[in-house]
Amino acid sequence: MEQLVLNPIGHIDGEVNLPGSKSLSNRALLLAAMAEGQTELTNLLDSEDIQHMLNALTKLGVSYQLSADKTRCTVQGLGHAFKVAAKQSLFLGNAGTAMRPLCAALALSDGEFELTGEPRMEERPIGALVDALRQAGADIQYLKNQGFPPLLIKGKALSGGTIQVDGSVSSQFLTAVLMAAPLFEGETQIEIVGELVSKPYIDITLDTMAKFGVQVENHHYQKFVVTAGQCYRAPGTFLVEGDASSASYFLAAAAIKGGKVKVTGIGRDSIQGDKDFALVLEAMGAKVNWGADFVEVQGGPLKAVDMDMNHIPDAAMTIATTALFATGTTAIRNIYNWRVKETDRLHAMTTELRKVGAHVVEGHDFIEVTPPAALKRAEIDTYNDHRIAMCFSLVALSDTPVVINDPGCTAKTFPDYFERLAEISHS
Ligand SMILES: O=C(O)C1=C[C@@H](OP(=O)(O)O)[C@@H](O)[C@H](O)C1
Ligand SMILES: C=C(OP(=O)(O)O)C(=O)O
Repeated sequence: MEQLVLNPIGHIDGEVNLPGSKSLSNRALLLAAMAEGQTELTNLLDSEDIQHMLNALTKLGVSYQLSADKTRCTVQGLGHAFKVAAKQSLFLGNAGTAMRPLCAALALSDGEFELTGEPRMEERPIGALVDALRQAGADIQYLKNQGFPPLLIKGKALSGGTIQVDGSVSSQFLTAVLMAAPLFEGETQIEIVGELVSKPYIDITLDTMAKFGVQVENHHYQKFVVTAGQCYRAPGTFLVEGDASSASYFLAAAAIKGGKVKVTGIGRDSIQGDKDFALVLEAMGAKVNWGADFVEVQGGPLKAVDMDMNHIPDAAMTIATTALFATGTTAIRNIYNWRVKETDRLHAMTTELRKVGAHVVEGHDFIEVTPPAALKRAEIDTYNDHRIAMCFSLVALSDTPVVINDPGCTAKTFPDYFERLAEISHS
């Protein structure tokens, strides 16, 4: 197994132009494929999760041209759902933003589709989405375990009507139904059952749909109405914002080390909820300066916070390692669904934080982190989870080195993360 030794970083300072947002890249690619007309996507993310979506679109008969650096993509929209003559098997890795939305879009397409993924994908729930689509008449079967991929989908025209979606485990189920809804035969009313988690991701979905010409009525995130007769139309160009979750590691580094870091590609008006990660750093004692297209953080001494972070589940992981540098006990609450992501993140973070000497309480849906007097040198296991690798790089901001096992797992969303971190790290 490959290992990366990160030696203590003296100080942090610099500017990072963020790679494109994973959430926006995969949403925009799917909608561009089904839209009428041609879309030119710019600042597309080049990472494994996006490659899975692109490979799937190729097999589904969508033509697109990708630039040499894979950050520009011109998509020739079909103007309707997908249509394939022979059964297609689509391997989607561990990309939730490909698996869930494609499941819904293919359920109303013409053809037979098998959706598969990495072993961990077979442990990530999809039952709530399948249940929702079945209410609209979808024919979806589980090929191994009930409620989990792989799936066999026999696509057919679906009626709209009233569909109940359980939103309590992942917002991606609702995102998937919303994005498919304009292609249903009639008006669709979506009712949310349970407490909707990760709400800001629904704003990303609605905003992307609006850019492709479809309006959705949002009744306080409890009910959504997609009126009949709307269709996706290519917006011409679509600029993918920088990835706000990826920004969190650089901003945290500045906050921890007392330096100044500016990230560009997201800002005050960004549609991504994870931009609010900067507000958590502010609450911990950092100074934050917002621009239309940048966020700048300057560190100060950090103190612990106790917060509900359900709205920023991905960036919240970065707070768990930032807590190693704050005085007091940091509590991150209402994050049960960390357990059903790339790994059981609540358990994995607890285990790895303890290795560096932190006192950690692992709750059913929360984590509490108290830093030790001095961090211990440790080999960090990353569980094939890009965010664990990136979060623990912050340990090198102490005067103790850290070893990251299997650093290549950042390829899911940020293949050159460690090189980009090195650019703002100074001895
Ligand atoms: O819709 C999206 O783009 C995402 C939604 C979130 O998942 P959940 O809704 O499952 O929390 C987030 O963790 C994931 O990385 C991306
Ligand atoms: C949860 C994540 O990914 P996915 O889109 O596969 O759900 C993530 O990127 O942290």
